[in-house]
Amino acid sequence: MSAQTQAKKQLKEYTRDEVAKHNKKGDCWIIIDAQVYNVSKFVELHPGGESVFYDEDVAGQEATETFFGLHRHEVLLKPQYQRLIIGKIAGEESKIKPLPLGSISPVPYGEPTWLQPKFYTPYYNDSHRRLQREVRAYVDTQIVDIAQACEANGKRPDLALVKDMGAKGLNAMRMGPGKHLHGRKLFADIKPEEFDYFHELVITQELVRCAARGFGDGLNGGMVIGLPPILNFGSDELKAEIVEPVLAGDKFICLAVSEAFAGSDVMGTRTFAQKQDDGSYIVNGTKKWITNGMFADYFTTLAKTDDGFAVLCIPRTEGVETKQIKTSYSTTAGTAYITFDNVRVPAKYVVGEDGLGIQIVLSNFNHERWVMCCSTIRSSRAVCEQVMLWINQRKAFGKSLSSQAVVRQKLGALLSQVEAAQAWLEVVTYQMCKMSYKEQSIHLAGQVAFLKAWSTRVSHEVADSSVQIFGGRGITKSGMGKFIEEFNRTYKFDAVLGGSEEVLSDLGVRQALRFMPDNYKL
Ligand code: HEM
Repeated sequence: MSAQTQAKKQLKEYTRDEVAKHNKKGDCWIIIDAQVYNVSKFVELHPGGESVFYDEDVAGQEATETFFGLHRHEVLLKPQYQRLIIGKIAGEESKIKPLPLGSISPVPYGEPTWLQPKFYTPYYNDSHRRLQREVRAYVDTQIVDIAQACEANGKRPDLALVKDMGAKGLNAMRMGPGKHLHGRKLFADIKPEEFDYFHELVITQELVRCAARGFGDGLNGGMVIGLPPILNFGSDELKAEIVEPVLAGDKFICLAVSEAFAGSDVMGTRTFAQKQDDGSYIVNGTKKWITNGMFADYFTTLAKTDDGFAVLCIPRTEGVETKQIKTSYSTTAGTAYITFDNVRVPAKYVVGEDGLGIQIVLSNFNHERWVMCCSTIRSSRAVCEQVMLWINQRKAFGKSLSSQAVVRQKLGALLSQVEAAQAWLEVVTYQMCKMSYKEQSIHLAGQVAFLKAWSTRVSHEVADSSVQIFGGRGITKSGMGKFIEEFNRTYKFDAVLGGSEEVLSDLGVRQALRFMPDNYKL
């Protein structure tokens, strides 16, 4: 017999009439989910006040519905509140259970269709399913608590976690398919040669379930966008120095492109790298909003040169300074303002060729934007799941919120958009699996640009309507709407970083115009 079953067995049984006698100050019991709580002393400590317990519908009474209209279930699960349980109602059993860690949400639309029972998919096979199960279990048991703690205290993500992800092959898998996986033991025993963009999508979408946007970027977001130029264009010498230590979690890297002077318009970059006679460069300039910059050992930096632009992977060395920028998400992301003052960078740190800097940075953008689509679409779904739960358990104007047509209409619009976004994402991902990297840059740059711009418009709708449905709780950092508040504070990151919505919509149309037939007219 498990300890839990034994504890249940030992609970004293009461009738509802017996509980009803304890209905006053100094002697107050309530029933929540068939369990009897003695709150006589707790009332004075209750964050929601003492008087609420003395209502005639609460003291000595069934308070399940009232409780779940005001609190998240996690409140009841805390040990200090579990201690208030003195018994159970005779002949009744508790029904409300937290989901076992690692499990699939039973809430309709709480998961992408391919994970819902009874739905079919042309895209995902057994290895994707195995990966999903194992990453979910890993996230739920190893990451969520750290994510929530770091999001709150602003400290950088735990090194032990990053190293563990490195040892398990997860850091390498987050870089997508490619040669860097060859010969490597991967998480969930995925064979390196079968790893595709759907595997990467699974990892990205599972990681964002932590609902801690700053931590999500803090957890090696810099690697995801800063390492590809080295992998794709770096010399063997550069790769030998950087790739393995970064994938192992021993060293950290970030992408340093945007500046106070230039965001989406990368051509406006002012940081200058002056070539010296010995082939080295002296770099001067600044970079802004650099994710992981605070703790990066290497900065994959776009700089102007006499030959146009170059990408230099600048090690943290004399003349490099990083200052924390406080953005609307947590400082756990390590977002930095960087100054390069006469930094001497040896020639071996030039990535690819001097003069090809813009092409190198642009070639990275498709993948970076697609990763952002994966995460923002999955985060929007997680918010919809919170809304579903809320409207099902909250009453207003004497009726359940779910019985109000206006609420259902708003939610219907959100669910449709999230479903459509995921479906489009999967179509694009399928194309990525079939096309070479070069074909992707020709045929998918526009699609990915549109998808990202549209995904963040969907996030915008989700943020807006969810807060309207949650009301004040949607703008409160703790309590029932805490994830709605977090989403509202952070969803704009994806709408701005990696190309703003406006720039991307324009890019998509310009890409399409390039392929207009000149022998076909209206
Ligand atoms: C064992 C029973 C209870 C426990 C352990 C408990 C615990 C808590 C805690 C920890 C909070 C603050 C965190 C949060 O906002 O979620 C809170 C808030 C609150 N509680 Fe309770 N509570 C209990 C029962 C009740 C009952 C029966 C009522 C109503 C009759 C109630 C009314 C409230 C209210 C109004 C708030 C403020 C909520 C808000 O600001 O949105 N609580 N409670």
